[in-house]
Amino acid sequence: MEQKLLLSSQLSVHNTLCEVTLNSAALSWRPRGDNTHKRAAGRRYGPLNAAGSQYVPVCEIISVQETEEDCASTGVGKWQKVPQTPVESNQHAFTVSYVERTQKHRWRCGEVTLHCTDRTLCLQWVQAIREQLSLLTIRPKRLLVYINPYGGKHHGKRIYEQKVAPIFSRASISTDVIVTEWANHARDHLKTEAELKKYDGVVCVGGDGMFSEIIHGLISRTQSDSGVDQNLSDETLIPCSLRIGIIPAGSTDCICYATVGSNDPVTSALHIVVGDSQPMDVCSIHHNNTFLRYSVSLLGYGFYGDVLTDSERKRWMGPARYDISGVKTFMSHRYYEGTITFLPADENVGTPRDKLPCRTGCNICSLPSADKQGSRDEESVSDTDRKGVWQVIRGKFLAINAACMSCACPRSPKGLSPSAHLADGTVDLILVRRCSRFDFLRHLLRHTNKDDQFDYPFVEVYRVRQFHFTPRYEETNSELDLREADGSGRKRFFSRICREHPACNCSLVHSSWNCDGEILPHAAIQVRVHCQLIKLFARGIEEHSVFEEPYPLSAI
Ligand SMILES: CCCCCCCCCCCCC/C=C/[C@@H](O)[C@H](CO)NC(=O)CCCCCCCCCCCCCCC
Ligand SMILES: Nc1ncnc2c1ncn2[C@@H]1O[C@H](COP(=O)(O)OP(=O)(O)OP(=O)(O)O)[C@@H](O)[C@H]1O
Ligand SMILES: [Ca+2]
Repeated sequence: MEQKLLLSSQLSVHNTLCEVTLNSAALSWRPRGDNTHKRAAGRRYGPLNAAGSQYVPVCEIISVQETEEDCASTGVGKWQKVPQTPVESNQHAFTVSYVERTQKHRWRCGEVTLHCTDRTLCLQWVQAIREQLSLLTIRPKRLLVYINPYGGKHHGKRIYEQKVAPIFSRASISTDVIVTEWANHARDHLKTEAELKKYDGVVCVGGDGMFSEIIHGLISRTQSDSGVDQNLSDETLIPCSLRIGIIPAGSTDCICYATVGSNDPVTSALHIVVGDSQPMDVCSIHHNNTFLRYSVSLLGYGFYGDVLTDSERKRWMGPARYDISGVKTFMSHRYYEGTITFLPADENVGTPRDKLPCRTGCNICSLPSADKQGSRDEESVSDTDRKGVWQVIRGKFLAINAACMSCACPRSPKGLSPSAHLADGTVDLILVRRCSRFDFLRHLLRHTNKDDQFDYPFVEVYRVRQFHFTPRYEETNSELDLREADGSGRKRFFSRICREHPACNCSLVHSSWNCDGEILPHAAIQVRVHCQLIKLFARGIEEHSVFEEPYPLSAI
């Protein structure tokens, strides 16, 4: 669709006189008299549009400022301030900062300076661009920022001050900053004290653990403000209205990596500035009728639970603690026995092995929620049909993992479940049955390359909406009797003895759940996915590579 022209002038860019135009979609410029549509002024600032002009989409402009002119462009060489006289040509300029894409989904702040013959024209341009920016009402103006000074390598405060605050201030975003003083400071502040009405979003500077604090605070606050009891496992939770931004400064940063495509603070800051919005699923975890925690990334029993338990004692090592504990846990090769019951998701949300990863504008996450939940005409189907059929799996497992999103991170760039979706209302349940150390190593190694980590007979993966887990040592007598009814009397006898004598180590060793980097206090849990309960300042991982056009050219 043709866009309405708002302003057009001859301005110079990088010492080349250009036709510069502004419409509601983009700012573009092309050297005057250049009909080849090939050459553009100075260095390439961005892609070329259909007319051969360089352009910056308005929605990717960060700010525009009148530039204090120097003599560089007049060929004097050294940078000197020139007194502002309206007569000399090209001594008035404005600089547009915009989003520039670089490698590996990283964004940078690019700049282009446009020189004008007089100040009135310069101010007219600045005002016209600012007017267009003011129409972008999805952009946040006021943010509440929490910084964990002890996350990752303890660089959170420095990262925020040096890399993020200058970008927010350039984009005229005002902030209230709280540097946390104790664990759960941010969670409790959000839950009870924060004046949320004042803000357009919350920013978390830290790792996955810090993000977890933020969502616990926000979700609990939203429920209590609406009179919803999160202890009831079948309550429908109220979605949070404030968006959350993550400035990565942790050890794993998987939530940032899986929603943006990199763990780079500047990139995350720019996604906040442009006002991106990415809905995200959240799992609630209950033990009987007591709420335990929420999870958005990995819920892992066995291997990842044991890695976390061991690594907590090594916090002083920083991010390396996970690798040391990973090797130790791998060597111990413990397996755990238990029962998983789950409610499979409908086929229209795909499968964990369909190789259809979640990307910006994902079709599966955009399905209307009725389609995602497979709810059919209420009167024509029985209750069991409508809710689906629960399945039961028992066994001995090295790992039971539930990934609500891909869990991509620098250690595993495609993640624990590469095709898991951010906002489809499901979780991928990965069961790694007891196998040899060598086989488990092969499975782990595939998390670091392109091969399919699920393509082993000892690995099963299901896309589910809810699941329950009961470790064998907590199963009731009647459950065990039922399950062993077809076994020999001898086996039944031994299983009873072992439950009463944990020291004998007969499949009765305990593990814990790693819930987004926190240990859960119970092993028997009930998990349910809440579709799109929260929103991030992100847009999912962009499909196109750096030099492809990010927008349909017809729109520019
Ligand atoms: C041979 C190399 C295999 C490498 C396999 C790497 C798979 C890594 C998958 C990582 C998935 C992370 C999911 C995110 C979880 C976060 O909510 C949570 C909080 O930040 N992080 C962790 O629990 C932190 C979890 C960190 C787990 C690290 C596990 C490292 C395993 C190393 C095994 C080495 C065996 C070597 C034998 C000689
Ligand atoms: N001021 C503080 N003092 C001590 N602990 C804090 C403070 N602020 C936050 N925390 C806690 O620190 C824990 C770890 O923080 P964070 O997630 O930022 O880093 P990480 O554990 O190194 O990274 P990751 O979670 O990505 O592995 C969180 O569980 C959080 O509750
Ligand atoms: Ca999901």
